[in-house]
Amino acid sequence: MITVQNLTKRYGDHVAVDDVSFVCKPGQVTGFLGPNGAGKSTTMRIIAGLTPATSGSATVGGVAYTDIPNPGTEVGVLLDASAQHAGRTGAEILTLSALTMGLPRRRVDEMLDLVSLSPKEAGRRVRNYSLGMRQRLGIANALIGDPRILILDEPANGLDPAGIHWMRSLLRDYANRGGTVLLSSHLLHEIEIIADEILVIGQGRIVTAGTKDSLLAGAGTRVRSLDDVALFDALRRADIRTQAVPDGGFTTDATPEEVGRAAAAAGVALIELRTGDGAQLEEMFLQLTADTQREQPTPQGAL
Ligand SMILES: Nc1ncnc2c1ncn2[C@@H]1O[C@H](COP(=O)(O)OP(=O)(O)OP(=O)(O)O)[C@@H](O)[C@H]1O
Repeated sequence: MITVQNLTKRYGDHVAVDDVSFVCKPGQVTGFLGPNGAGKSTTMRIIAGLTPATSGSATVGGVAYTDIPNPGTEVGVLLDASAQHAGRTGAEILTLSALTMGLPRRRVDEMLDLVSLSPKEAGRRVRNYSLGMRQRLGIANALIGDPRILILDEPANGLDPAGIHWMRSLLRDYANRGGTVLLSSHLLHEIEIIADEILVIGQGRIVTAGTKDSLLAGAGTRVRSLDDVALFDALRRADIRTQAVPDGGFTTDATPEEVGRAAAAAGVALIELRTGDGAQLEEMFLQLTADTQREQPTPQGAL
């Protein structure tokens, strides 16, 4: 369990983390989503004992990270995959971690195997690693002590689609065995693929939090029929507001059940009825964090 309570971090006048509170539960992957500069890394660095908080508290497994005697065996941390010593090989980095934590050497080979780094790659210096290989090595390093809690800052950065799929399976399996995962990203679709719970942060504040399913439910319903004119009428009669979608059909704020019932009552045959897609969630994410975006979208027609 990770518990963050009223955490605030100020750098001079700038409030990087502003009264943030949340809990990450065992058995769940919690996605920490926010645009650049929102405060994700700062929050994670405070949890991992690398940056002191201005006020508030953060505990892992009930204690402050810095009070854990052999922290790598309790909490696995990957904050910056490129922060590894570039002159060391992947195998050397893992061996040093194993020695520091008092682990048997065989853990090194087990971890290399787990993250699919071949013996040849493990023998190469990290300066010659791709970003995806560094992330794999970082994940191996975070997991080597067999911790119950994982804190990963942008771990999908640099991974190809197959790598993201691999990481998702790895974290799913880890959470299913009772592990707690906090993972950050500035990309909604990565969080959507991997997380059970989502925390959205903007300008240092948590702007929304909940299960992925509940946030997706807030994304409305996508519906399409063989006769969209009849469908539009049916939905209007049921007081369901619609928005036309360019490739046919509508999105609505109502639930799929309400939309399905309205269509059935009017005898309209549907060819698509589902919870709103990522595009709507993306829109919600952009709206929720609009004040914190550096690049405001230019209104159409404006120069
Ligand atoms: N050591 C520091 N000194 C001054 N300001 C800092 C420091 N570290 C972070 N900040 C500021 O705090 C804010 C939050 O930064 P943080 O790195 O936590 O954001 P983030 O959500 O992780 O962003 P990104 O997705 O770009 O990594 C930013 O405005 C950043 O400039």
